[in-house]
Amino acid sequence: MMRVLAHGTLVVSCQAGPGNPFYSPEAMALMARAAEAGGAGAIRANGALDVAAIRAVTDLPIIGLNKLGDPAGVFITPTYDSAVGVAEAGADLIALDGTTRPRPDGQRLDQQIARIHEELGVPVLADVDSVDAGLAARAAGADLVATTLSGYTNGTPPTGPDVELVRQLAAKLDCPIVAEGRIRTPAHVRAVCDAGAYAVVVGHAITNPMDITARLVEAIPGT
Ligand SMILES: CC(=O)N[C@H](C=O)[C@@H](O)[C@H](O)[C@H](O)COP(=O)(O)O
Repeated sequence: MMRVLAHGTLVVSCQAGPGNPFYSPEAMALMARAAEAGGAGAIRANGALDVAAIRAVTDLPIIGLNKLGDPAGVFITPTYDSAVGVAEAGADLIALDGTTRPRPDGQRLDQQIARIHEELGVPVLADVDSVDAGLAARAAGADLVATTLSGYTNGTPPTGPDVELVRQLAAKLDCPIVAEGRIRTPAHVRAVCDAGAYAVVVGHAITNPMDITARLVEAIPGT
């Protein structure tokens, strides 16, 4: 079954890592069901186990990825091999690092994307950090480009989404632009849509209760 990411979709990123009480495929499947009940049009998920658990409970399109290695480096589906299990588990698209940084296996981005297309038969979403990386990723064969890594490849990320990067990518690229990263409020969603986003991914603001709690605790005077 071919599931396509539709224009105007809110994608909910259901991810939890070690140290998060929700770190389990079962918990991520519940998150995905809750997201779908709330109107999400697609799910983004990490790792073959989570993707399989989510695939079992929803027919929504799943953007699959596989975080491997050091988060300071190329770690979102860094190699072709890391994409295989995620695709086999039922992901409809593969998200991968689309920055211009060297990849851990020495392959070029275009080589990784071509293999995913040819051997796994799924489209590729390139997570980029800049306009130049977006242009290069599209030239390398990415089907969609997302702003996921803006703010995470040098220095401390700003608080809000990178609306300007969405705008510039939408103006320069002939493929769908996905807005992702630090989108927390309806105003953020509207801003990235107005800037030309094809779809919007929200993670922590929906699926990370620790982060939501901490932000509200910080608002209590004297803390
Ligand atoms: C930078 C990085 O590793 N981003 C990851 C990509 O899959 C996830 O940890 C984010 O939660 C996701 O991009 C959604 O963003 P936010 O949780 O800010 O809405």
